[in-house]
Order: sequence, then structure tokens, then C-alpha cells
Amino acid sequence: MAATKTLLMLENFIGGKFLPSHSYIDSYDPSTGEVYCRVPNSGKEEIEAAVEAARAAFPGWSSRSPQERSQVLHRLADLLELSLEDLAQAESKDQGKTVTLARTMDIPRSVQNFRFFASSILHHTSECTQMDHLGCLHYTVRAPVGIAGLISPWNLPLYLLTWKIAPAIAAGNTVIAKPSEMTSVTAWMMCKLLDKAGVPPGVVNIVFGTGPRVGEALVSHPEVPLISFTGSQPTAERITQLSAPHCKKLSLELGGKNPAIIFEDANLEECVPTTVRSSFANQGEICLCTSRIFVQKSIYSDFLKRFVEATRMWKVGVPSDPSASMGALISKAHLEKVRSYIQKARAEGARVLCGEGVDKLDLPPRNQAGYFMLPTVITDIKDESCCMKEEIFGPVTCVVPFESEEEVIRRANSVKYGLAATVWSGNVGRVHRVAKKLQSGLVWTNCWLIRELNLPFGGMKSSGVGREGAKDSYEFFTEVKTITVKH
Ligand SMILES: NC(=O)C1=CN([C@@H]2O[C@H](COP(=O)(O)OP(=O)(O)OC[C@H]3O[C@@H](n4cnc5c(N)ncnc54)[C@H](O)[C@@H]3O)[C@@H](O)[C@H]2O)C=CC1
Ligand SMILES: N/C(=C\C=C\C(=O)O)C(=O)O
Repeated sequence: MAATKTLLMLENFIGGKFLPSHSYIDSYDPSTGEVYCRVPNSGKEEIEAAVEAARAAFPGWSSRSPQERSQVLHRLADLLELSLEDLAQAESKDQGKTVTLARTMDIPRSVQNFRFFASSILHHTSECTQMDHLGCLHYTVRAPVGIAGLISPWNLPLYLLTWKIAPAIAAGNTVIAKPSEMTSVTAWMMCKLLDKAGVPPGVVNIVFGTGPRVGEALVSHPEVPLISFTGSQPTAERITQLSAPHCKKLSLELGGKNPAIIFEDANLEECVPTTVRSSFANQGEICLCTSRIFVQKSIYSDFLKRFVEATRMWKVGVPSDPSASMGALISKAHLEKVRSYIQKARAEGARVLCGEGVDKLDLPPRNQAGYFMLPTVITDIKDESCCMKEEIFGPVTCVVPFESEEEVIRRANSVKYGLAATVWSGNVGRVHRVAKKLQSGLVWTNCWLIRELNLPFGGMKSSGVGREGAKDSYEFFTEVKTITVKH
């Protein structure tokens, strides 16, 4: 007799209580393609309950001092850290990424998000000016906005959710968060730690479900004056439309089509492995991943040979395999979408040098229905191709040659996105010059994804609106008031 599988059942977390739902959505293990979890399919009713809880908690939480709130955030960081291994295993199963990546990047960064904002909230200053001729002193004060609506995606589930929750509650807001319906488990696990950390009921509410149903109910709610969103550009457009009648504050962190520019004097010993990582880390499912590699003509063939060799070493394996660099993509639909880009490139006459359709995937029988694909390198492709223009958000990168600095800057800037770029050169003057001319919110030179959480993070053009970071998040999650004192 076949054994009945027990599915993990998630519950919403509202007003400090776990509440079951009327209906549920299936959630898949990307490494097997099997349903293993059921996520509440919430809607307006649950958002109403969460608003009520967040409204009730706001006066108490917002009137605590930053020092008191900071202590709570530190305790939560410590508790998350104690659960690091369980969270890493869960994140990997839910998302498809390797356990190693979840253990070394996702969960440590989630812990760091709470520690960082626990500390930075203690160090903000306000402005003060004097008008002696009128006998006036002016100064600013900042106050939390109220109930913050936070919507996060599936690629870095707990990492990006906590990047929003931590600054929002540090500043004294209460929050209603909606994680991606595809990766809700670690958010639900975190809810179990909130009470022990001293987070009062109603300060953090997590409501699970789909974007069109519960996401829109949250965005449209008149008592939620602020939305912080990370995800795709079409969803950002919808959120902007729904927010407009309420004049909500919006922070939108969207996609990228990020260039790597590699000059002939680059140190290829460092550049090649870092560019493999920047192209394929987390299955290429990070908005900061490189997907267009421009290489100066004089080193083009040498770079390409080394890059393809190094890509072939980027092992795809089951997420628990410690030797795997890459796990499974998030969903069947996403895998098909990513593959369709490779088919389009082939149809246009581009060459696929390694990966999809060229090399063979080696997976155990249990994982044959998982959403795996090999890291893929495309070349001989035109800048106008959709693979060079659109965000693929998978393990696919294009390599093309360039001749001059002016030319590569123009080509790198010729897409609608402007999130992140990398520049590789041993010439400091050139590095500065190129970095200044790139239309990109972030430029890493001779490195990738080294994050300084104090400084602004975010994109220009279609990559987003607003910035996040110590000062930027504080300003976003607070309202400023100017006070004039006549003396
Ligand atoms: N940070 C980034 O740059 C990310 C970019 N993407 C891009 O978006 C593509 C599609 O991925 P999706 O998961 O479908 O992204 P998405 O933008 O639809 O989802 C992100 C979050 O928004 C929610 N959402 C969706 N529709 C909504 C609506 N109408 N109102 C309120 N919330 C809504 C989702 O439930 C999820 O929590 C990816 O292939 C990738 O290209 C996806 C995730 C992250
Ligand atoms: N927003 C994303 C990545 C952010 C990384 C960071 O803050 O370090 C994304 O992939 O959507």
C-alpha cells in the first residue's frame, strides 16, 4: 500500500496568533516537482484582520524608544541564528537553491538584516537651522508612517523579506508582510520566534497567498499608507496603479539586465570565476546577476574559452549535495520560460556554447522531474535580441565583444533596466570614468555583490523607484516633520 504523504500546512500569523485558512495553494519542492506544502490562499478578509491587529499594535510599538525596539530586533536576530540550519534546509527545499547557499548567504544575511537595523536605528540625526534675524529655530523630527505593506519575491525569500521587516519595525511601524506564495515556509518559521524575541502581537503580521488576491487586497487597503515591493516590473506597474488613488509611499525594487564590462587589462584569474558566480549564483535568480558580458576584442577568445571551461565546472546537483554550485529553478513555468529564451536565441542564429541542449544533466532518478537546467553561455548574439534586452532571471548569460570604452558604455546603457553593473579593469581612472557613465544604481568594480548595507541600494530606469539602506530605508519608513520655534 502506498504511504500517504503528510504535507506541511502553513497558517497565517495575525495579531500574534497562527490562524488556519479557508483554502490553500499547493507549494512544490523544485528539486522533485512534488507538492510538499500547502500555503494559505488568503484574501480581503485576512487583510482586514491583519490591518486591525497592526492598527491596535501601532500606538504601543511606535511609542517605544529606538533603544527598546533595537533590543527586540537583536533578540530576533539571535533566535534566527540559533535556527540557522533548520532555516537553511527549509529555504533550500522551498526554493530549490543549494543548502550551502542558503546556509552561507540567505540565512546569515537575514540575521544580519535584523542586527544591522537594530544598530543603525540608534544613529540617525535630524536637521536644525536657525533664522536669527526672525528669532526662529527650525528642526525636523521623524515619525513612523503607520502600517507598512511589504511584498517580497521567491528568489531570496527570507533574505529579502527581512530586509523590509527589519527597517520597518525598527522605525516604529507595524507591518503586514506578504511573501511569495511559492516560497512562504521560512517566513512562517520566523513567526514562531517573534513572541520569544519580544515582538508584541500585531507588530508583525504575515498573510500568505497569491499576488492578485491577497497582494492586491493589501496594496489597495486605505489604512496601509506605504508599500515596499521587490519583484517584477509588470507587478510594480499594477501596484503603482492601485496605490495611486491613495497617494501611497512606494519603494519598488525591480529587475535588471546587468552588464559585466571586461577590459583587456582585467585580471582574468579573478574576473572569470567571479563572472561565473555573478551569472549563475542562485540559478541566476538574483536581480543583480550578470546576463550581458561585454569583453574587449583583444582578449575575447581567451576570455570565452576560460569562461566556458569555468561554467562547465559550475555543477548542477540536488540541493543537498555539498559539491553542487546550483540547484533547481523555482518552478516548471519558470524553467520553461528560461528555456524558451535559449530557443529564441538559437532561432536568431546565436551559438550556445555550453549548457542547455549542448551538455548533459546528470541527476538521480528521484530528481528527474525537478526544475533543473545547466548554466548556459550564448554568443554570436545581437544587442537587439530579446536575450540581450529582457530579464531572463535564470542561468543564462550572453558574451559579446566590444572595441572601445565609449562604444561599450553606449551598448551597456541601451536597455530599459539600470540596476547593477560590474566593470573589470586594472586602470583606476578608467574604472571611475566608466562607473560614472553607466546608467546603473550599483556598479561593482573588480568584484560582485559585496554589500555595504549603509549605502543606497536600488535601480534607475525600469529597475525601480527609491533606494533602500540605512538612511534611505529610515527615510522611507518614516514621515518627516519640520518644526519652527519662535523665541
Ligand atoms: N527582484 C527581482 O528583480 C525579481 C524579479 N522577478 C522577475 O519577475 C518574473 C516573474 O516572477 P514573479 O514571481 O511572477 O514576480 P512577481 O512580481 O509577480 O512577484 C513578486 C511578489 O509580488 C506578488 N504579486 C504578484 N502580483 C501582485 C499584484 N497584482 N499585487 C500585489 N502583489 C503581487 C507575488 O505574489 C510575490 O509576492 C521573474 O521571472 C523575474 O524576471 C521575480 C522575482 C524577483
Ligand atoms: N533584491 C534582490 C537582491 C538584493 C540583494 C541584496 O540586497 O543584497 C533580488 O534579487 O530581487
